[in-house]
Amino acid sequence: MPLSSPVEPKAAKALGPLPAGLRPDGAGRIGVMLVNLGTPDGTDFKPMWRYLREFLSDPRVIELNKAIWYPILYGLVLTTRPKKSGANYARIWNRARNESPLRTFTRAQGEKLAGALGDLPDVVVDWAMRYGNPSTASIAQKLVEQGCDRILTFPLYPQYSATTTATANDQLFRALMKMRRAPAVRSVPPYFAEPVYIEALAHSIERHLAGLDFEPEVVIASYHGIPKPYSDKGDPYQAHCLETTRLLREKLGWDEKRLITTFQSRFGAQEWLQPYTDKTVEKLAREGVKSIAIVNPGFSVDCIETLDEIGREAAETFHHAGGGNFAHIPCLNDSAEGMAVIEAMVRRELSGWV
Ligand SMILES: C=CC1=C(C)c2cc3[nH]c(cc4nc(cc5[nH]c(cc1n2)c(C)c5CCC(=O)O)C(CCC(=O)O)=C4C)c(C)c3C=C
Ligand SMILES: [Fe+2]
Ligand SMILES: [Fe+2]
Repeated sequence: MPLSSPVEPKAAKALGPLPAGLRPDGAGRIGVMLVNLGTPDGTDFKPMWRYLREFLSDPRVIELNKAIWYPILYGLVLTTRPKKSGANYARIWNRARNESPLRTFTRAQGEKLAGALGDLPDVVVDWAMRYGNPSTASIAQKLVEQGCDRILTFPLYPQYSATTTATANDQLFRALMKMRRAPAVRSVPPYFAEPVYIEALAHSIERHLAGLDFEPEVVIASYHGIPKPYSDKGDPYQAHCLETTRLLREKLGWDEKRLITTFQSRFGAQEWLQPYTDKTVEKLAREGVKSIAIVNPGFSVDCIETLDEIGREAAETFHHAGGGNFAHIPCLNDSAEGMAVIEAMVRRELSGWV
């Protein structure tokens, strides 16, 4: 007797149509879930506190021992940062929808993807956050209630990091732990070197530069940083970022002086990946570079870190250090180029399911 004996087609036929509860995988619907980092529900102290607490209590994000980290988190970070960060969020807040741009753009991506996948009637598209709302658990539950026995989750990070991609996947499985009948899960892999992504970035950069009344001497590809020890211990994030920039350079036909890589958004006292964006911007201005542009290839949508930290803070740093023209190139967001990337990745990862 062979180890695995496939069900004879004839025998299966003799059983007749299976009752709903016994249908094998492939009989139900498929949920596609776009997952982004998360964002506060408001800019006041309380919603900021809630968001930062959830985010900064994640052991994938802060690897310190809880006995050391929690007194710092509750005694220092959560008493000061909600107010300071809330003021920054207030500057970029989408007042029409009363939400942050990250949520507005992620929703738009979800809605456009649903439209683009209209030819796949069994596919249901939704979007969720790792921290805050709509929560990963609530959307996973919603998809299951809509008849999905399979979920394709898409952590919207081109470059893998345990601090982002892995924790987004953890959170989905955490939600499934509470379900007696959990769906099958696939996760879209990092896409830092996918031609469709590199082409989208290159086109977007070329289009935005063509609309400027100056030509930047240097373009900075600025990625969110991670603490250097995480990288030293094996997080491949830095290598993924450097590869994205290299491929982008190749696509644009630029040299290593025209397109450089930096890392932004440092948090806490330890060393993060270098070179730092703010220090580089200052140095370039002091060295006499008069015009720069910054692009954020690692962010799938514009958010506090791109709109405020780059669009406002880095611009100020450049000007104060003697620089002149400054441009911030928007993220791919829900642009046609950005949606082409998301749709291509999703269609590829759905193969065999549709
Ligand atoms: C140790 C702290 C942090 C790590 C590690 C980290 C990694 C990381 N983050 C992103 C993407 C985003 N981060 C955003 C905001 C943000 N990040 C941190 C801290 C760490 N991030 C904080 C405290 C905050 C909140 C804002 C603030 O108080 O400064 C956002 C924007 C969210 C929004 O609502 O707009 C994004 C996106 C990546 C890609 C990454 C590692 C690769
Ligand atoms: Fe971050
Ligand atoms: Fe920041």
